[in-house]
Amino acid sequence: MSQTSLTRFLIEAQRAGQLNPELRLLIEVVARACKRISVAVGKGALGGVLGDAVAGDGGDSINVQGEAQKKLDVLSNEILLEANAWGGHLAACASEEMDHCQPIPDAFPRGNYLLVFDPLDGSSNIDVNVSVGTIFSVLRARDDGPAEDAHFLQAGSEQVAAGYCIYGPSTMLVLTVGHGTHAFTLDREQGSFVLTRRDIQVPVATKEFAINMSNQRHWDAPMQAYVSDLLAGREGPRGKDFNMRWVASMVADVHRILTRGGIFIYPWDRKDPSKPGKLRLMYEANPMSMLIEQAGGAATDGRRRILDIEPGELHQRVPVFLGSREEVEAATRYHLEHDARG
Ligand SMILES: O=P(O)(O)OC[C@H]1O[C@](O)(COP(=O)(O)O)[C@@H](O)[C@@H]1O
Ligand SMILES: [Mg+2]
Ligand SMILES: [Mg+2]
Repeated sequence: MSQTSLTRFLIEAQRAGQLNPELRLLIEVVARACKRISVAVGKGALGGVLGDAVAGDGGDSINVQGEAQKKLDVLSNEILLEANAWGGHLAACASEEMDHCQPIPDAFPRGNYLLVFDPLDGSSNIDVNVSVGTIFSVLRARDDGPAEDAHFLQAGSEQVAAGYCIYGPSTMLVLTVGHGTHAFTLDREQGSFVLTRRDIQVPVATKEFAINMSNQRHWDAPMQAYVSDLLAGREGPRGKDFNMRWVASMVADVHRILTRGGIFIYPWDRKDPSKPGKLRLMYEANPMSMLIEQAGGAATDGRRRILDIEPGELHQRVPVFLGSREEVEAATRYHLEHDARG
């Protein structure tokens, strides 16, 4: 049996009425940009891409989140912007690394979609040679004038495609256009993504959770109760022993969950009570939630479905609980029952 390339997969999906030619070509552009990022990540110290980015004044380069940018954050952002400017399928791009969206310049052809991305997820892992990735989400553009930030403020359920590319021991693109979640592995010799897992299904139940435990003292009561019951193991109310993993690259943690199940949690915490969470709704939580739901899993903010949240701003943050359906439902129940008790 011959291999199914990403191109062939997308053409077949188009023939099946799952996406139109413009969206197909847009995904191909994003996949090509990810290949370029994969090459840059793979060069590591040899490519001069490790370390912090430097601002024009010689100081630290800081993004809109107030976080220091790595050289690879900036480079990956530029690669995605440049590839898509020429693509002709977008009205605008928005990114973790840019304060506001960037409409496609007048000199370039304008398309009917909006692309929002986290160009390099897991930045703290770049310099230690641990898996990082790119996360992206595609929304429909509006046709009432030039694209602006407000046009991106659509609930995650409006996404027409979502995916990530993980730069690990192998480079993999994981994609949904709303008809299942599928994984493609980069054949480095051929330079093409090859379908290696069709219709991924996240196991319904799990014995593995992913959380940054160092934040425990800052969590609220339902989180404390939920995790303490996990840690109580077989003798506790959950009646089973749980294992824990935390890569600190959302792409890597979600990839593991898509592969063998689990629950990924980044809850609200008291470290900075003004922030509703650490992760960003538009380019981390929404695309990952669509991928997980399309694979039979669930994703909530502890109380409601993430994909139903109406965003109020481009860089909005949100608590995230996603993965194996029964475990996400259990974690959500702890929060809802706590609220009901008052
Ligand atoms: O360092 P912490 O607090 O454990 O946070 C890790 C989380 O932060 C993130 O790195 C945020 O992503 P960025 O690298 O794109 O800012 C997630 O990938 C990851 O899950
Ligand atoms: Mg990120
Ligand atoms: Mg990032």
